[in-house]
Amino acid sequence: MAKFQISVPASSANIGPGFDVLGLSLDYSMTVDVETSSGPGDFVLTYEGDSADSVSTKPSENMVTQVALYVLRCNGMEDFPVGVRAHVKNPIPLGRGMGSSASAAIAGVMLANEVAKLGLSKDEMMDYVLMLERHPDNVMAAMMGGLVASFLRELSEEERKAFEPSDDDLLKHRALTIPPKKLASYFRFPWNPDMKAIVVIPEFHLATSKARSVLPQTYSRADAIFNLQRLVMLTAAIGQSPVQADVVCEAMQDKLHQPYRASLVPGLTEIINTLKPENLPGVCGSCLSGAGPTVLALATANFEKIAETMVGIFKKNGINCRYLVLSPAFGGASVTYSS
Ligand SMILES: Nc1ncnc2c1ncn2[C@@H]1O[C@H](COP(=O)(O)OP(=O)(O)O)[C@@H](O)[C@H]1O
Ligand SMILES: N[C@@H](CCOP(=O)(O)O)C(=O)O
Repeated sequence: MAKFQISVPASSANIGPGFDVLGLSLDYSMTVDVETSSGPGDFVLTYEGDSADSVSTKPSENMVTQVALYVLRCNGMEDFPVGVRAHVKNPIPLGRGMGSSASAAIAGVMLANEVAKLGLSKDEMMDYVLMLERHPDNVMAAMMGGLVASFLRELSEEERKAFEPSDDDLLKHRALTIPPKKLASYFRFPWNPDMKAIVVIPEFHLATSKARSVLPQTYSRADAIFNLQRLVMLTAAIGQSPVQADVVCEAMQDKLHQPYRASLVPGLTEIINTLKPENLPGVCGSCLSGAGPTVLALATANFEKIAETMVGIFKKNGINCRYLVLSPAFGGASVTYSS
């Protein structure tokens, strides 16, 4: 018999030039309150929060439990070893570019780790998470916390085969593919304590898979260098105090994903072109949050005025939205036992 809570923060990935590299965890978290029985029993899942009317609570259909069952299968178990009651409380908007699927995948791996007493470290759990989210930016930020850059190591031919099954194969068709080990490495960057993340969240959904499908397979050398230059500068400039807002703003520009996704997020380009330090005191810059449609602005003051400016531009494009002013979740994902 045990009682514990899993907490996993939302994330804003890419931060402009850091496509599939950079991610920021946000102090806006989903929680899973778990009670286990002393012996075998049913799995009872309940859910409250975003999209509650469409999220299935059948363990075989819910992403959190599907991921947990995948991890158990990889460790020789066909089902949860004891009875489980799990209540998910999820404010992270689904399909909006705030890492909801990243957080759900992490929650599922942590659930399996605790219920089956697998003893996996966060680094070891990341190997399982990366089987579901093949880009490390959002999941590494949500798991480890803060402003985080990460990469996947080169895979052998054998290891590449492990990545062949799709999410559906792994989650719905119960394919058994043990993840390669030590898949990713990460680094956490300093964060200016005055810096806040303003997220403006449109009402409409944009599936990450759809937003990735519009991207080109190849890029020009000029565009690659454009992003490389800015990514390095951005990761250094964000931690400076006082911050050089003009440097952060230029460093948040991107050529690899935002230009191709702009048509999917009406108002994005105007927001990015408007949110300049010379126009709006306190703002450092803005970008698409993850695969969108949420837009992220970084600022050290004047938060409400900046947010209202972004909301106004979306409204002008016929899009209703809400905003949050958040700080990074520096601790990342966590498990807390109450008994
Ligand atoms: N807490 C959750 N419980 C169940 N499924 C979830 C949860 N969070 C995300 N999902 C699944 O992930 C999908 C959204 O993933 P994705 O398109 O990558 O958008 P996001 O930018 O929110 O990560 C949802 O439609 C749902 O299928
Ligand atoms: N680098 C990815 C990040 C997706 O983040 P999400 O929160 O939208 O799932 C991408 O831009 O496709």
